Amino acid sequence: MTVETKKETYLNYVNGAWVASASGETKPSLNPANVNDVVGYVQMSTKEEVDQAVTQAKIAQKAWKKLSGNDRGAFLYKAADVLESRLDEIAECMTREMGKTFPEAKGETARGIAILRYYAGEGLRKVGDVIPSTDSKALMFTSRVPLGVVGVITPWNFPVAIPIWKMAPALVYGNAIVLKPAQETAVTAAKVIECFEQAGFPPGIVNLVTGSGSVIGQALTDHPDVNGITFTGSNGVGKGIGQGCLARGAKYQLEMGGKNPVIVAADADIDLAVESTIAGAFRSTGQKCTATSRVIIEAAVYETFKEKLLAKTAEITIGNGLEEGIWMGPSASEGQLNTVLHYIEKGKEEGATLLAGGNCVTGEGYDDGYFVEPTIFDNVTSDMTIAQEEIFGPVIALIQVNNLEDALTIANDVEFGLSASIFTSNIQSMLSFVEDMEAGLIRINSESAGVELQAPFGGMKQSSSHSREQGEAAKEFFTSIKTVFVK
Ligand SMILES: NC(=O)C1=CN([C@@H]2O[C@H](COP(=O)(O)OP(=O)(O)OC[C@H]3O[C@@H](n4cnc5c(N)ncnc54)[C@H](O)[C@@H]3O)[C@@H](O)[C@H]2O)C=CC1
Ligand SMILES: O=C(O)CCC(=O)C(=O)O
Repeated sequence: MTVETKKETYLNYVNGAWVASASGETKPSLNPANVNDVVGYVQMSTKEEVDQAVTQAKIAQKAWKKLSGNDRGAFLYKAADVLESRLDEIAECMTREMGKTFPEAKGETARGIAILRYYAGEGLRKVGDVIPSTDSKALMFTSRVPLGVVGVITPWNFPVAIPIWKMAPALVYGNAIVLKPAQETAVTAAKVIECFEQAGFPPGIVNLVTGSGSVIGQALTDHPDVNGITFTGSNGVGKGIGQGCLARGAKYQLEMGGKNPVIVAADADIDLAVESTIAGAFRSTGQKCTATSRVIIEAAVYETFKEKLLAKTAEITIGNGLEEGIWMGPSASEGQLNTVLHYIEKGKEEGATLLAGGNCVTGEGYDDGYFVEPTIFDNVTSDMTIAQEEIFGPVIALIQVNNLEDALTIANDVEFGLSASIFTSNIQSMLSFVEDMEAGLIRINSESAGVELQAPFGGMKQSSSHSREQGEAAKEFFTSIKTVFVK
């Protein structure tokens, strides 16, 4: 399908108006499936423009927090309706901007709509508890208040869902927000913000400032009037944001990398394990923090699993995600493609055996894009770089083990702890995995990726700041508790 997307310059949205940056500098946002396709131009804004957005947000938030949760939720319901009416257009923009296939982009946009509706309803749910006081004549209870102004710093891999799962709870609990999206997907982000504009949010409550992370993201991190930062992205940047926030006493929430394992037990349904490994590892071209990147297989089923995995991987169709029948799109950018190729070289250098893929896809329809083959390494040991570092591409490492105890030891032998799966039909193996796997998301007989909006999401170890997003857990970050004693 074709929806016309204008090659316009996407402005900042501050205090209810679309404004040009004083820098006058823009950068094209390019289609990673065909870099001759310019999706739009994005402004490289200045620190002063962050200051202006934060000032307006701070003023506007004073009235916003006085509205009832129900009234704030009504704006989110409207934003959901607008996004729904623009679903195909925004999904197409997402596919053009970062490469995931059109069906995946539509699914993500539908998820954004569902998240908005979920948090709209949150405006009517409880915000505190009554706690018995030791004083029989007193009433003691808790209530929650918004943080104030929240900086939302987001990556390019879920350009609709991640900004929405951060903005929707922030807004319904009474905060004003300034969004700084990844530059790679800032056009899609601007379209999401247009939906909030069309929903009629009061000026200053929802703001967008585009530009580089080191200028705009850093300015939000350092701003004394930004009371909290919610971030998803790389570990290096996340840690810097956390340190900046800590230094000035602001609240922060970091969702970062993963090195997610799948364990295949000898008693597993092998066809299911193969199908789920492929979906977890290669959907979105492996560019999910929950993507499968290590598959740890019991020796008894290693060869069978490997053969079936190779056969199914060979069926994957690669190409422009807007075309019918394409299963896997390109890497999202040249930098991302180079990172993937670097890790493939590293795998070969360190002695892993390349079983499938490993190359860029070239030829007509591919040469102007950042296409890489789904790649499978064999004979991987846990100390190799490809078994330790997040690749964020369609690359999996197969590791053979003698028993499930060894599998769990290897699964935990990384600095990350976001999501993890096991395929087994044995209840005791499932329970040991639930108990001993160091990960925030535990998946049994299901792929490692896959997040439900009503459930807490986040990682252990280096994968997060140990906070959780989504579902009711979002309330913990976007509000502060007040304990009230009345006598
Ligand atoms: N956990 C996840 O979901 C994601 C992980 N990544 C990982 O990060 C790697 C690099 O991807 P990038 O897009 O470069 O991620 P990144 O961490 O550089 O970017 C994420 C966001 O942070 C902003 N940012 C960059 N520098 C900043 C700074 N100094 N202060 C404040 N904000 C800043 C960026 O502009 C973007 O909006 C990927 O290869 C992947 O391994 C990337 C995207 C998402
Ligand atoms: O797996 C998902 O749906 C969410 C993954 C995610 O949050 C991420 O990749 O940043």
